[in-house]
Amino acid sequence: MQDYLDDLVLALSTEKNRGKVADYIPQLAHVDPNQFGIAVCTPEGQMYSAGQADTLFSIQSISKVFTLTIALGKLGDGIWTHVGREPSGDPFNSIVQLEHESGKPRNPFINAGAIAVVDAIMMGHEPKETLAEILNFVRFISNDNSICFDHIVAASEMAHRDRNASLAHFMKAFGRLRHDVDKVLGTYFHQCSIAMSCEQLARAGLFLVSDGVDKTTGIRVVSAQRARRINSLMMMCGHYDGSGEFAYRVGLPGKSGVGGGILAIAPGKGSIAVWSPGLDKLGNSYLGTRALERFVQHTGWSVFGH
Ligand SMILES: NC(=O)CC[C@H](N)C(=O)O
Repeated sequence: MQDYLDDLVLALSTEKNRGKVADYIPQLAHVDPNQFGIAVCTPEGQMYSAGQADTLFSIQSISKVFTLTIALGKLGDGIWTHVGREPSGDPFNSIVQLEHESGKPRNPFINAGAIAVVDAIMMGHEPKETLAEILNFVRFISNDNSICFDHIVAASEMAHRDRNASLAHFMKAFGRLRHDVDKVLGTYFHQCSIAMSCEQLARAGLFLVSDGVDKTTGIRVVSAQRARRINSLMMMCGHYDGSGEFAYRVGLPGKSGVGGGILAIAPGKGSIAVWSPGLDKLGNSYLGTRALERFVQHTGWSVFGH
């Protein structure tokens, strides 16, 4: 595995087409697009990595997997009154479906859905308390207390929040958000700003690899049924309107973020995190997707086999 990852990094290093770094969040526009990292963690916790696998980056929408997991823990199936579980076929920041569907977002991984999920988690608590809960959970599943928010990235998003604020106000107009819009958005932007490396992210995904159990500690994080359902949602909705393309190329539950990271889960086999900041037109890591495509071709780890 280690030799393969080293070869993969070498092969991709000559790739000219790397997509475009997200610049609608000014703080992310400064990131050097010529970076690439990959980490693979086996169910027993053996870590293989190559490239810039210990460089911290903004996990952005990958955090939506973690907040969904927290929301399911708090509300159980009640979360599905706040958000749906169908692919949207629309961009991550789209507003059009909201009007047709009375302000109920299609799924927890588009922006509107993640904003509804964080509103549901807040349950009358202040943003600070909710953020502590989110960070504690991420640290717990990563087994790493050094993980933090990047307050500069969060502030950058807050200052340029018009689009997400529109989504939030629109939902609020339908009576779908219970808390003050700016408090919900502040919480959401901090959740997205969490900085992690590929190695930390691959470690964080382990509970979804082994039916809800982190085998390295023996701790059950969620039930087997819940792990299966989260993986299903990642497969169907984790790449927005590029979810079909990702399933076609890679065939694994995956969640991308505009920071250029992707977390992919190979049930029973391992958790894989890749990072390359350049994005394709739909906002998913260009090189990251191609790296995962090669990886599953080599390992046969796709849920659909070779
Ligand atoms: N796709 C993403 O990663 C988007 C997350 C980003 N924080 C936003 O709200 O726009």
